[in-house]
Amino acid sequence: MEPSDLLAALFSDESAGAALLGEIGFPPPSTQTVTTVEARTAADTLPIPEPSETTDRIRDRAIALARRFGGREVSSEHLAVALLEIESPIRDTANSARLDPDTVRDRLDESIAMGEVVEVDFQLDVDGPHSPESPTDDSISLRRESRRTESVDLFDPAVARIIDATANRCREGLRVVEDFARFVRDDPSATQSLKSLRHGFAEAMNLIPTEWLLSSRNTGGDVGTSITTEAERSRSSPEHVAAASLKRVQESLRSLEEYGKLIDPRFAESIERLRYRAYETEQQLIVPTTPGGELSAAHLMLLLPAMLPGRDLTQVAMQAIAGGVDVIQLRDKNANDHVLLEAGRIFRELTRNHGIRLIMNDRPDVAVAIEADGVHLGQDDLPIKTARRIIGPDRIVGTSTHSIEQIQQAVRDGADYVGVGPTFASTTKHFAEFTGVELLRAAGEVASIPMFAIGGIDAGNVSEVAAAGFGRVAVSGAILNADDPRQAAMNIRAALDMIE
Ligand SMILES: Cc1ncc(COP(=O)(O)OP(=O)(O)O)c(N)n1
Ligand SMILES: Cc1nc(C(=O)O)sc1CCOP(=O)(O)O
Ligand SMILES: [Mg+2]
Repeated sequence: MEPSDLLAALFSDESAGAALLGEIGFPPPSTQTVTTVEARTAADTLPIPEPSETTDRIRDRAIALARRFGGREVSSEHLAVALLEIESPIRDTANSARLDPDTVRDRLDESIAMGEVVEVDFQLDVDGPHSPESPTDDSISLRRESRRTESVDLFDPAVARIIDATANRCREGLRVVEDFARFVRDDPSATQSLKSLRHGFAEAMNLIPTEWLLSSRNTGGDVGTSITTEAERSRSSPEHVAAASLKRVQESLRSLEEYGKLIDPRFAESIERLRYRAYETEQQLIVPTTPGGELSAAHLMLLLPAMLPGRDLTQVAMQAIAGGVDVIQLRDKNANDHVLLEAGRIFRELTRNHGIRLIMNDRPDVAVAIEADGVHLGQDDLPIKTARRIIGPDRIVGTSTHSIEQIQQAVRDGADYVGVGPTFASTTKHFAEFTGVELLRAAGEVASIPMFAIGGIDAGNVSEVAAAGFGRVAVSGAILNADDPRQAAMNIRAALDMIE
């Protein structure tokens, strides 16, 4: 038996491996070869050729791949990868078809990890002596039968639909987050954790009979496919996309865990473990543990009170985030500590889900309690060094400045950012004097840390701020009191985005 026979067998069997090769543009072998292999596998009378040294290597490599992905059975995809890796004429065909080997590998890896497994029978004996690369477990086999058919009819089809739809959601979400880790964060460690999470998920899904899931599939009749909320449609940044996807992954895992208990406790336990890993990944990726300096990517800070009669602040915050707000500061000079804590926890969850920062005004102790990313201190509040002792080295500290000297002092004191103002008359806080855009113009010369212009800034005057060289602003009334907070935020963001 030659590698070309294996390739022909993959195609003659209409296997998932062949489907993948076809999908990525790999040309099928000639009809004659395929027909011969079909005839051989169909008729017991025809002799099966002896495996060659190369097919042995391909077999061993396929087994090793199956092992790497945690499977106990070798699928046609494993064989397809092994063929592409080992057999040079096949590799050459791939090259001449301009197939980038990485793309091929990635797509095949993905398919294997997603558990799109179809077994085929190539009459290969994998129970014989193994090369050093091959696993020693003889139970790995190449076979045609579908797995676990025995339990297919035992469960409620509605549960199968839940598991099937939720698993797809989970897989898609994991892919989105993995792309974020890889291409946006450029973080090899997070990319690796996500890849391993994806493979772990595929392994857990192997415990569920595939044909049972497929037989229940009914996308056209699924009422959920046509329901999309406004929040689902709008995303403000790659972080937001990743955070929302990770949230969806966590929710999917929770649902799989609960419904999985109806099917197989081992499945539910595996999913539970993956759910905890997804939480760890979230901490690693979405809210880095060292937030200092992280405000450099932020442009629009929204100051929100803990409560405002007649206004749903969660809605305001969500709409504002959709419009481009990328930091929320909880600032409430009247709320008692219970109210601050409650609002802080809600804002924390919201900002974390959207991958943006949360700053607590005035109160380092509350900043720690609500797990905020940092604290904002005015000239009359606790000194920066004292606050750092409370919040630790990894949180952000910002401070208010009203002159060039104060900006320079803030930099010396180790502030991570400064607020510079008051720029214009404010409806939120009363000022007798304003530093205006003059201070903004001068500030650009003296500070290298992020600076947020503040005080009475709205869509009408933000261009003056931008013209003074400021690409960052902190705003309250213009967004909080707007009929359409999203639009208000977008209008301000549009002017800021002209800078940098
Ligand atoms: C970004 C930003 N800049 C300035 C302030 C004002 O802080 P402070 O002077 O302490 O006044 P209060 O906000 O506490 O009234 C801020 N909060 N944020
Ligand atoms: C709280 C605060 N501090 C300022 C300062 O200049 O230090 S200006 C200000 C009010 C910001 O709200 P609005 O955008 O509604 O004017
Ligand atoms: Mg203050």
